[in-house]
Amino acid sequence: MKIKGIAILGSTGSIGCNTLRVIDSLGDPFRVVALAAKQNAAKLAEQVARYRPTLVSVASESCADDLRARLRELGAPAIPRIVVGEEGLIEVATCERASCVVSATVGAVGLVPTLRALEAGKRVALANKEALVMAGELMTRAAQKNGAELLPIDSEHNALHQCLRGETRAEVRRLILTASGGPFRNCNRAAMERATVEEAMRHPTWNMGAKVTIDSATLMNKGLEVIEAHWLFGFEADQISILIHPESVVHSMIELIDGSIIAQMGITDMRHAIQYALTYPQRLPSPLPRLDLARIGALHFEPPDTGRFRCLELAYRALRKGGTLPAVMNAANEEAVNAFLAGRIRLTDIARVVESVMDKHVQGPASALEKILKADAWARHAAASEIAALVAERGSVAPV
Ligand SMILES: NC(=O)C1=CN([C@@H]2O[C@H](COP(=O)(O)OP(=O)(O)OC[C@H]3O[C@@H](n4cnc5c(N)ncnc54)[C@H](OP(=O)(O)O)[C@@H]3O)[C@@H](O)[C@H]2O)C=CC1
Ligand SMILES: CC(=O)[C@@H](O)[C@H](O)COP(=O)(O)O
Ligand SMILES: [Mn+2]
Repeated sequence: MKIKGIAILGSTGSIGCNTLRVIDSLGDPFRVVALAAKQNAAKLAEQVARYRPTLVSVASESCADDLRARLRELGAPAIPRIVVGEEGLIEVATCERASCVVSATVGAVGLVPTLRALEAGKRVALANKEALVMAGELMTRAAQKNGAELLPIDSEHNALHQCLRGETRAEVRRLILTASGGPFRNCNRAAMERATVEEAMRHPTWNMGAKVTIDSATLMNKGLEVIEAHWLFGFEADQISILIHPESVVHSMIELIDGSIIAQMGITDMRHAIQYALTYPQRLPSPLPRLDLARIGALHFEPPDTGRFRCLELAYRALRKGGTLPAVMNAANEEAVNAFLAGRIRLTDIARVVESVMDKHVQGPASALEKILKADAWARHAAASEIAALVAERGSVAPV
């Protein structure tokens, strides 16, 4: 195999660290050539000392100074070129030595760098679903135009990609995304109103970063994933369904026109999906434990409760209406999740904030980047007002 240079956006996060573990186990010919993070200089310094990328990006000049100091402390033999801010992320995403970019920052900050990687014709292994939700049309167009590959890391989409490999588009009736149901699957509305950050962070099956874990608790994660599936695989909202599956063993399924269902199963470890995206179309051995169905014994499935989990309805609405509405939904959700994590609003306020911002939005086309970024900025401002109003109405915090 030819040497594959890998750039990782979000290397210090959950997906970023798992990507480095996959690269460790694959060995040659995978080389880490560029890394980007925000501010975790301690972890980034360890990664730089170990993998020796030639280019590194952090959020600010003070983080860059911190990183340099830590590298000197670690006795790193060479200090890489350190770039900063959004421009730094873009440099890493378009780094000439990288043929594959793992897009694993969290949230809208990943959009422009990921788009630039596609425009540069790279293979993009995509975890950052928010980018595709915001700008699916632009990203898929950029991939097509520049011969770039967009391979999903998100477990459901990675599963769908595997299921779809042997089928033609006309043979597939619908996509079925599985969802764990999150920590509040069996809780009533009152318990959800009272949910603490600690409870919401207790995901039943996956160990992930904070934002996606809270999205799983509200089921907004599944809503974002419905939109992600639309852009990745070209299915309309009516052809994408959600099925609650508490064990998260079946990562997703496709239903064919003859009624057959094809599922992809595996353990709940993202290294499988990451390895698939790095080595595709080849499959290589993995050191991970095997799925032991006999030990698991039974798998369960149930329909989602759209009454308690309002974010599902909001995401389908955003997908059907299209234009800038998905970007607005995403931005309002990011702001509301941050406010929940900061103890300012309740878990159940997240859907309220998102819906209220979506209702106020005057939608436009999402065919130009500036329009999407403008809608994103508008939605953050609108969400901040909604959050401030909730805080003023209730006093400082949230859960009662
Ligand atoms: N974790 C998982 O198993 C899964 C994650 N995903 C998706 O993957 C993405 C990443 O998730 P996850 O790894 O859990 O997130 P984490 O919160 O664990 O990591 C986020 C990463 O992004 C970096 N980052 C955050 N903000 C910026 C910024 N402004 N500039 C540069 N870098 C930034 C962080 O750097 P720093 O550490 O310095 O703050 C960190 O490296 C999300 O979109 C998520 O939805 C999808 C499926 C599964
Ligand atoms: C691992 C992964 O892909 C996450 O997006 C996961 O799907 C979250 O679990 P939920 O099914 O609870 O949303
Ligand atoms: Mn997922």
